[in-house]
Amino acid sequence: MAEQSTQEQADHTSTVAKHYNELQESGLEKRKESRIFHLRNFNNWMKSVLIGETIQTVCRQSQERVDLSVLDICCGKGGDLLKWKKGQISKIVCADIAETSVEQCHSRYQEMVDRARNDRGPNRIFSAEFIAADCTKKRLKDMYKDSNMSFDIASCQFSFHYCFESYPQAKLMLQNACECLKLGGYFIGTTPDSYEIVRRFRDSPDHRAGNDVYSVTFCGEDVDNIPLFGAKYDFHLEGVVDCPEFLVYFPVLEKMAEEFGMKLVYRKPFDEYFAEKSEMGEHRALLGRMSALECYPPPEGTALVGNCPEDYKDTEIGLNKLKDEDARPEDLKRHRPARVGTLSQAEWDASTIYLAFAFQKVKDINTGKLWTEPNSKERSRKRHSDQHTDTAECSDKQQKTS
Ligand SMILES: C[S@@+](CC[C@H](N)C(=O)[O-])C[C@H]1O[C@@H](n2cnc3c(N)ncnc32)[C@H](O)[C@@H]1O
Repeated sequence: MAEQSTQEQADHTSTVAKHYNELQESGLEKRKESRIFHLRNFNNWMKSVLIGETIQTVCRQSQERVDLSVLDICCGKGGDLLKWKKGQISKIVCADIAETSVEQCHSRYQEMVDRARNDRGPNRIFSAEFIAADCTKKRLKDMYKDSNMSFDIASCQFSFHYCFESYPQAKLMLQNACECLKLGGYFIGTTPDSYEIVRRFRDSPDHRAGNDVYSVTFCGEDVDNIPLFGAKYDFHLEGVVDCPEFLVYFPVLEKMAEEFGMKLVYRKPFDEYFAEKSEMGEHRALLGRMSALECYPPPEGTALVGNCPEDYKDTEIGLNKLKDEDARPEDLKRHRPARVGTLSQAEWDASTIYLAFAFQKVKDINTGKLWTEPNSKERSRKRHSDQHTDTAECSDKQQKTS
């Protein structure tokens, strides 16, 4: 692959920063009218589950009282702040290249602090710091207020792919995400699945895939000979994203992450992740609360967001299967439900180009120390003693969750 000039590279990062800086934040009413209202909620649900489960995992494996610290790399306008609040973290550092987004993230945080102050109940809010920087070109550790800062979780949502523009950028981004993680800590994220995107490119004569909500267009010349870095494609998502992005070849990411002491825990395409998590009661309930799925058939007086019957063909097939003669006996016990939650096919196709991943820090590369899972006996002893010391906090916690 031909080397990219520094000028060309600078142009890509500034194009991305400019795009996100200029992106207007629309109010809830406007968002409700959007063709991708449910898709955005669905993607948000994916993040909520990923973030919530990671927090639970860190709490479970911790032997100390947990004061969780988080790095939100490419935080955007702070769309995940509430998720972190729900997880009762203690500290967050938010970083993003787009200055305007960082300012909006800061204001959003300030509003949360003000609201918490006005709340009557004890409603602890985490402390926060904000950094406007290109996380692929600047070392974040040099910018933290406390240079010894360490994190339990680093999170990079819908953004990691920007760093695969070049090897040095990918390396620095990974260093930023991983070098200050505590041993046993996690680096989690959501990013486009290069296998899925390339499959879609190869299935199309003009190396372009998409529908009325999204499109991906390959910018290279040879779809059968894709470079490991700088494999650019243009991504468009209805009113939200219109930027150059880069394919992340996961085996390379895995190898590079090893150099920072990280081990892949899982890498799951969104369809697989959804199938697994939506079966779990608490996550299922959240799907409803977040309006992550559309009601099908639509309630009276409302219209479906999809533009054509094809958008709901699979939903119809699924519904009809339940009353089919060939249906399994256990399915026949149920009859065709009056209404189900679904996504239009176009939104589903847009969402399923993504995957969720989690890496764990299993080695401190400076000291060589390895992570060992605390054994269950130690954990239960710790939990037992916490139950005694936490009695005073119990009523406080119950208020927050009710
Ligand atoms: C799709 S948005 C996701 C924002 C947020 N993580 C979320 O899930 O809502 C992508 C974000 O990545 C940020 N970004 C892109 N390239 C970056 C870079 N090199 N350094 C830091 N942030 C970057 C953009 O400014 C934008 O806020």
